Amino acid sequence: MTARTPAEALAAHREAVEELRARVSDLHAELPRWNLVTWTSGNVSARVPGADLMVIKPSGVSYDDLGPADIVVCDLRGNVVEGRHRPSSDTFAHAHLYRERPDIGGVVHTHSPYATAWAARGEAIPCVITAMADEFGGDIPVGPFALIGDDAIGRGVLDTLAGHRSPAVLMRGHGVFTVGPTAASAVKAAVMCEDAAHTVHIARQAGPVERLPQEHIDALHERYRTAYGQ
Ligand SMILES: O=C(CO)[C@@H](O)[C@H](O)COP(=O)(O)O
Repeated sequence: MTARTPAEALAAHREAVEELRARVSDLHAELPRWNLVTWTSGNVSARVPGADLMVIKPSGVSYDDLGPADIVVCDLRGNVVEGRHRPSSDTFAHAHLYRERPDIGGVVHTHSPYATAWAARGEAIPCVITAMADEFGGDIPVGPFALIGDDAIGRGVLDTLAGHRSPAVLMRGHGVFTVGPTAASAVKAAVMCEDAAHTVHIARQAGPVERLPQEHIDALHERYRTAYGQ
């Protein structure tokens, strides 16, 4: 059987792509709602399951104006397959993550202020509260500085994630990248990352903070993964 072209893959997955466009469009509204972005910064993408395709925010379009039809379909090399706008500047970073990690179904990038302040300092957020152990399973690590425009950011995120349980990376001098099995889970990680960055920042204003013991981090993370919620 010959491999499908991206256009053939899109035709074969049309219904799923339109559903994902609507979902990713809705998820973009969560970024300003949680104060994770300013103006047009940040972006969300989702993998199209079963196809070498993803859907992603168009570059530089106001969050107020974003609708499902604005979301761009790309292949996993970052080439546009369908869309009426140019895709996000971070398309190659997102595409790299989907290409290299089949378990990733969603990617989010923000410049959320507290987390980005840690990224500006190049400092990992230490795991000093239970909410961090739950969601991140440890510290939120710092990745290398990388220029925008090719897959350097994706490589930096991937290398950093490899040594941690955290779904979030603070890219040095830039901002937050989060991943998850779905775009919604990556958005949640971005929200929780900013919350942790804010809380630990406040705590440090009053004095030193102490990392939770590793066995407690492990136990909290395991409970959250396996027993939390409904
Ligand atoms: O980090 C950057 C630029 O520094 C970008 O991620 C912008 O935050 C959003 O770009 P578009 O997705 O609108 O192209």
